[in-house]
Amino acid sequence: MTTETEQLNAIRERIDRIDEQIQDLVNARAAAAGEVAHIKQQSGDEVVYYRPEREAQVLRMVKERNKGPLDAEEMARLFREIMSACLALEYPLNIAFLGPEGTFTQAAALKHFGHSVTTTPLGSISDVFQEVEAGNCQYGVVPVENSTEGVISHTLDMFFSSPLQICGEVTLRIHHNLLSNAPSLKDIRKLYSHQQSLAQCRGWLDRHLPNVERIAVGSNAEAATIAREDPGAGAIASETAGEIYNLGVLAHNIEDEPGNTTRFLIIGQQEVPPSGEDKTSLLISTRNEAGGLHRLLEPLAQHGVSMTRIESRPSRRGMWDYVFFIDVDGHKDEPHVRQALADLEKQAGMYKVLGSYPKAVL
Ligand SMILES: O=C(O)C(=O)C[C@]1(C(=O)O)C=C[C@@H](O)C=C1
Repeated sequence: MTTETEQLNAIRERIDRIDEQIQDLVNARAAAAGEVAHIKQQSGDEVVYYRPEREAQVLRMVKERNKGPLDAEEMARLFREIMSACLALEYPLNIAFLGPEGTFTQAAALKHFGHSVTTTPLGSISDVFQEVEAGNCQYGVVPVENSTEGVISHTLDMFFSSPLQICGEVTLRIHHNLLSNAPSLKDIRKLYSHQQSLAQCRGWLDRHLPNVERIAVGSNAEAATIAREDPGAGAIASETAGEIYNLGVLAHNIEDEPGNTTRFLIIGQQEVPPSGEDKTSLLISTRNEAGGLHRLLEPLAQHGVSMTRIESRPSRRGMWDYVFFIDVDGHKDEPHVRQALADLEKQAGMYKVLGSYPKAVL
């Protein structure tokens, strides 16, 4: 009869042999990515190493063929990291994000690109656009909408004047935590956070900290910095921010909506070819007349293109002049989308394609 130790040793030896094979295969994959890089360099044009459409296809294939016991999402996350390491070998990417360190935007950047990129924190959404436009960072990550609080209008407004393209999207479940070095909730005198996070936790705060002053600051990480200096202060931020800024967690998951999700955009200089499952974002305006918006959107229905989102913003040109941010299903190079957009452009006052990009996979 074998003892438990002998059984464990046998399985662990099997695991060692499997690991060796995985390691050889991952290195073979990295070498293949190196060959791809070599061919890209020979093409003569400006070399684009990061290929969002190919990455989306690779991750979708991983999910489709997955047989378990690991679930498809988990397997895709592992491949996300393998591909991230392969790309870093070809060319190390530098990603600008709305900082400081420890914001949800940084978590979104790492979820999208994997952990083998360098992330550069910047002070504002416009700084992120500027660094990418200047070429100091190849891509940028900015928040664009939250399921409870709606759009982040500053990001949308940047697209009026920026030449950058949307190259991708990533969504992140947002969990808020009450961080502080105070011994308990009743010792908190002031509470700091980004205005969106304060809004997303309003119900919980009304119940648990009704008399504590709420102070909006530039980011959750900035709030954590303040709370680190002042034990009478609390901050609403992520658990990661708690670790980075050395703060205790007095309450977990205090967001009012359990499904609280934020969507982020990846911005860059490149146009992304079709991946098979894409979205197109547009900025358009109607001529200022009755039924204008209805007429403007008619070509979408005529060509069977579904609109998945519409957001209106004042154009700042006149009292009643609005522009619309629209997302449609499909890539601008697919024939039915191309025809719909050509007809729409004829009706529109302002018309700008912000980018066609793969739908979020992870
Ligand atoms: O297929 C490519 O173009 C590659 O560079 C390879 C690879 C990969 O590791 O699979 C790496 C980086 C790109 O963003 C896409 C895919």
